[in-house]
Amino acid sequence: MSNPIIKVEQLSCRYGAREVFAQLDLDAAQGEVLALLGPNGAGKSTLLRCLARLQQPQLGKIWLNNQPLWQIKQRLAAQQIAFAPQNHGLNSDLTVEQMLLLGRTPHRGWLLPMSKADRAIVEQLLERFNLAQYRRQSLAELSGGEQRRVIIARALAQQPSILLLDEPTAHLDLKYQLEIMQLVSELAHSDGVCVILTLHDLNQASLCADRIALLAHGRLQAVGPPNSVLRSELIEAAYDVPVQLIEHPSHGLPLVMLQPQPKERSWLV
Ligand SMILES: Nc1ncnc2c1ncn2[C@@H]1O[C@H](COP(=O)(O)OP(=O)(O)OP(=O)(O)O)[C@@H](O)[C@H]1O
Repeated sequence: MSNPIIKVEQLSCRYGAREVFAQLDLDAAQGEVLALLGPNGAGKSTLLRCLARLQQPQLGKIWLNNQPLWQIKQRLAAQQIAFAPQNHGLNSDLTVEQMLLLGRTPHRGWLLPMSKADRAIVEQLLERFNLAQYRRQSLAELSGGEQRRVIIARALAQQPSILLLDEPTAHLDLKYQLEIMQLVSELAHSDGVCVILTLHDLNQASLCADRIALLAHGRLQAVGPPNSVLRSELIEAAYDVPVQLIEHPSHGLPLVMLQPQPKERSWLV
């Protein structure tokens, strides 16, 4: 890629003696949606945490705008990179509104009062994510889907150039899944944000990602547009399940169907 905003070179991560992945090379550009796919435990969240500067890799380098990520001041990095984890602060007593205001911290410092602009950004996000009615409720009082929307909205309150989303569609009903996919596309393609997200639904990745990176067995198996990565031999090797690929009837994009074998199909008869 000619001008990536973020780039990893020969990244390796381990927990104790257990290697999660190694020799990983990957980059992403502004205005791009990059989906990280791979089976449970492949290291997708670990990679996002490295990109979010929450976890230092054992080997390799991460570059943000051609600067080593770990040499950038934390606040400056936080102004550029926002991370929406899978289940952050769900037991928090903070209200929804307070959570979103926290997202403004990198832009104003801990001790400065909220500006009108900060409040306006939070109000917009409360409306955009249909959360205004919950503004004075704590996160613990919300449903799984409502919590996901708060976590994503908080990341957006940071107005980042790079948005890292860990399973943003988990726990969401179909309507909100589609909204998140549309939001991701709009953020990348209209606002120029680089969106890197992990997904378990391969078909969502096909529909919303410009490129897909498939992580499995400790290595990056493939990177490229959906039709070059969502191929049956790659998916079967990564997930160890039989699949069949079909074409989306209106978009022509690949869709992955499970292909149960006869002994696995007893629940279908
Ligand atoms: N803090 C930790 N300490 C020890 N091992 C960890 C830790 N966090 C993750 N792991 C292990 O590292 C591996 C990769 O975990 P990670 O959460 O990055 O995978 P993932 O691809 O996001 O998985 P999933 O799809 O299930 O969310 C797993 O085997 C996991 O058990």
